[in-house]
Amino acid sequence: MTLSIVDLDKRLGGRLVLDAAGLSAARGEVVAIFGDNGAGKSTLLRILAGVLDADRGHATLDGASILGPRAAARARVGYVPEAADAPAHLSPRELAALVAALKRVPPPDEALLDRLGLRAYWDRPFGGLSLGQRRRSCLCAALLGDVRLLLLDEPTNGLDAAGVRELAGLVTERRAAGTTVLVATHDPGFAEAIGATRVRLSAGKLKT
Ligand SMILES: Nc1ncnc2c1ncn2[C@@H]1O[C@H](COP(=O)(O)OP(=O)(O)OP(=O)(O)O)[C@@H](O)[C@H]1O
Repeated sequence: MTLSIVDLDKRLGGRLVLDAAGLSAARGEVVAIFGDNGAGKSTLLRILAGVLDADRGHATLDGASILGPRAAARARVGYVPEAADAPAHLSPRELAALVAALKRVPPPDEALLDRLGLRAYWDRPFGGLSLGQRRRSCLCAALLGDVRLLLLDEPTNGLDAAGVRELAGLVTERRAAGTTVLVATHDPGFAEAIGATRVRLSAGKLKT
């Protein structure tokens, strides 16, 4: 298995949001995580992205840990948060440059900019962009480098119909190239479009 999540616990606001949560996913597998509002889907993705610490447990990608900001495989993980936010004064170009520098990889190529339709607002500050424009910009940054695990939190929120189709196409391409994708979503149609395995987060556990 490429991705292995074992016994993750996370307590927030006095509640055990993740309770020995576990999941395995193969190279090129797409997993859609369903669950009620507040079930802990975003919490799980934030932990896997290294922006929130788990209380217990571990997660590895090809055997290397991804937990914590200095984890061995951190540069192999791409993450688009639910709010698709970035500091308001940064432009999509600057966000991409920052992520590229952190990951020590080249900035996005022209083909990716065209693919995601970013040129019209590439140099405008994030603070003045729509949710869909921010989401496309964050997706660009998340795809930089040799990403083996892509984490997408409610990725169809704020996207127009063409954007949803493009995203489905992009996920399908990435999975064919061997990237494992975890998607937190409330959208069964999108999960079907990307050929996802469905799991449900409930009472802190991931169930198939
Ligand atoms: N910083 C925090 N402090 C306290 N509780 C928090 C914090 N962040 C999240 N929570 C709580 O943790 C639980 C899980 O939240 P999370 O955002 O992970 O759920 P979700 O499944 O992504 O929900 P949704 O479908 O509404 O996006 C919720 O009960 C939420 O109120």
